[in-house]
Amino acid sequence: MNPVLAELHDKARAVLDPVHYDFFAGGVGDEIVLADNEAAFRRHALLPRVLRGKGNSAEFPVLISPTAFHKLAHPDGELATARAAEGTVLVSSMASTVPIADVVAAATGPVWFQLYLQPDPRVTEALVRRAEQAGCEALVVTVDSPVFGRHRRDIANEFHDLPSGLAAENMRDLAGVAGPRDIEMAAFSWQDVDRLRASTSLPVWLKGVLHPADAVLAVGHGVAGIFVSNHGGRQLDVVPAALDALPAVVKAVGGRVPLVLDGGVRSGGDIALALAMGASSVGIGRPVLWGLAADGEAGVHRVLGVLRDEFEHVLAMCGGELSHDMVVARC
Ligand SMILES: Cc1cc2nc3c(=O)[nH]c(=O)nc-3n(C[C@H](O)[C@H](O)[C@H](O)COP(=O)(O)O)c2cc1C
Ligand SMILES: CC(C)CC(=O)C(=O)O
Repeated sequence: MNPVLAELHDKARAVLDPVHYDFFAGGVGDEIVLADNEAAFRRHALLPRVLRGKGNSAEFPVLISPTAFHKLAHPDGELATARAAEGTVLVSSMASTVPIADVVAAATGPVWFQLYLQPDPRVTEALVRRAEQAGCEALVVTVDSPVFGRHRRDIANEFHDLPSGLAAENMRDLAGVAGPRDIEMAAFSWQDVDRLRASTSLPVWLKGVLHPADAVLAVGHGVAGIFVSNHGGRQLDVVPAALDALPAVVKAVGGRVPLVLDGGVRSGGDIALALAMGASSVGIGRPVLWGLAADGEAGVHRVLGVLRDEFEHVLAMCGGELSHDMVVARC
């Protein structure tokens, strides 16, 4: 691992309350998927093409994936993350500890709002209005969470509530409850996606799709794009690594909408592999949390800087182009 990312992770582990470290680091069940998300990148290799000049210089194809409760990591919370993002799309969690309007105000680049549809449609509606009024540029509906994942570390640590003074700020004052309300997980259907799309002019993405048939349905229901994601190994511990789920989704979608690969991305090489396998960009979760815990805004900034620098270096080594024929199994 890049020594800067390793240093930030070590520092985060050292400064965080161990219960909060476990919340950030942990996964569901035996944490098989958590480990496999990273291991999957090690099972693939890139065959660079040569003598192609410098090729294209790509944009930095990285988004900050939504993660909850940034004030558990650093007192500045999501404000620090937003300031550090600098043009990188920040997908702000519905479970942020700073209200979405303040996140957008602190950001220098685009902010998208991650949404868990709520059983009371008035709550969902109010959250969508809140995101629109704040100036968010897209909605990302997380669809891999009909129920909460069972995180053994949190259960063992009896971590159920935020410390006093912290709250999911977007959940206040919704549909007649002064709040903050609890975020509820519930099962929804494609009709709910249609209803959401009809209720807003914002582009609607889905996050947490693994089955190619669902990706095809998502395209049919007019989504703007899809996060191929297993929620960083936090929902179901029998699913494939996100990278292993990607090729079938790429094939099924056939370029009709952009695909974000999220889960286990830790280096510029990982970014390049995901792109070569057909992702339009990648999302990163935990590395941002480690940077934030270690050094607030500056720490997140360093994480993004390292990934950007490594990605550009790998791309230069590959003649500026990444395509599917360049990916082979690492025997
Ligand atoms: C501590 C933590 C909190 C998360 N909170 C959310 C969330 O509120 N909404 C959501 O859609 N995904 C959430 N995720 C999942 C991330 O968006 C993302 O899918 C995952 O972290 C990517 O994997 P990575 O951490 O290996 O990069 C969370 C992940 C972590 C680690
Ligand atoms: C508030 C939670 C539901 C956040 C989440 O999605 C997670 O911890 O993985």
